Amino acid sequence: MIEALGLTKHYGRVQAVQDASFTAYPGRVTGFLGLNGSGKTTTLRMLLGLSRATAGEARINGRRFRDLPHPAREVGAVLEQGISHPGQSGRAHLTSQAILAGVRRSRVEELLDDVGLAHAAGQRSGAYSLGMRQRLAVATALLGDPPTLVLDEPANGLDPEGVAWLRRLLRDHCGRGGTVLVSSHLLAELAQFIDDVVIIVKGRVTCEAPLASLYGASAGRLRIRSRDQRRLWQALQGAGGRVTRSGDALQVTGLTPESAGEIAFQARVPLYELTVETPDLEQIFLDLTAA
Ligand SMILES: Nc1ncnc2c1ncn2[C@@H]1O[C@H](COP(=O)(O)OP(=O)(O)OP(=O)(O)O)[C@@H](O)[C@H]1O
Repeated sequence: MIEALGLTKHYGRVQAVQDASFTAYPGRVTGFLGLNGSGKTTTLRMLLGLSRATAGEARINGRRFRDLPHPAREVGAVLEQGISHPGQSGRAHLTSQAILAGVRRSRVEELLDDVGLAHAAGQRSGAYSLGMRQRLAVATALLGDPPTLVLDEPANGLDPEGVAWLRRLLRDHCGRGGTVLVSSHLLAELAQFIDDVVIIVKGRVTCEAPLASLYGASAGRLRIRSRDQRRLWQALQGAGGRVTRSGDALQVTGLTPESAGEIAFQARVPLYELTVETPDLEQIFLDLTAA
């Protein structure tokens, strides 16, 4: 579990973070979202004890970072690329980090496999692509098998396969009861794998909620076109659907696509289109950050 309790950071006159409070819970992936310069990295650095808070406090698994007896076994972090010496191979980097963290050496080979870097383990990390450096950073974070992970923009530089890999890795981690806090400036990038959202705007946390609650009225809305819209409207409404018109289509909430299809079939109305509308995540995010 990660708790930010009134975290505040001022750099001279710059109020980078102002009284930020939120919680990232075990078994859930929490997205920490904000536009560029909103204070995400500053907050994550305070959570990890890398930057002293002007006011407030951060707790990892109930303790301040500096009070954790074995930090590498409690929390793993991906904060920036270029954590390894460019002349060092991925394997050498992980091995030295394993020694520092007091982690068994065999863990290095396991992790190289897990993050898909086994084939490049002996190459200089300076020659790695951005995506490979991200994978090495994730492997470093996982060295101590910590229950809590903090990742700053980890999808940066990953190709679609890399993003899918990261999504699986983080979901699996949460499936085993771990806590994940992952930052991004793009809601759409995280939407497929986060459970909760914390939004930061100009250094202030403005929203802390389950992702699904942000979708609001557009969640699960159906768009339907058919040969006889009037008849279908009556049938859908009769079955408990809430129906409105949108251009030449009907918009329906309160029914699943399966039941709407069955209702159309029973009413003998041929369907031309039946789609589940997906919410415009970037628009929702921009509305929330503008609010
Ligand atoms: N060391 C520093 N000295 C002075 N100002 C800083 C320092 N670090 C960050 N800031 C300022 O604090 C604010 C928040 O920066 P921060 O890097 O935390 O934002 P961010 O949300 O992580 O942005 P990005 O998505 O661009 O990485 C910005 O106005 C930034 O210029």
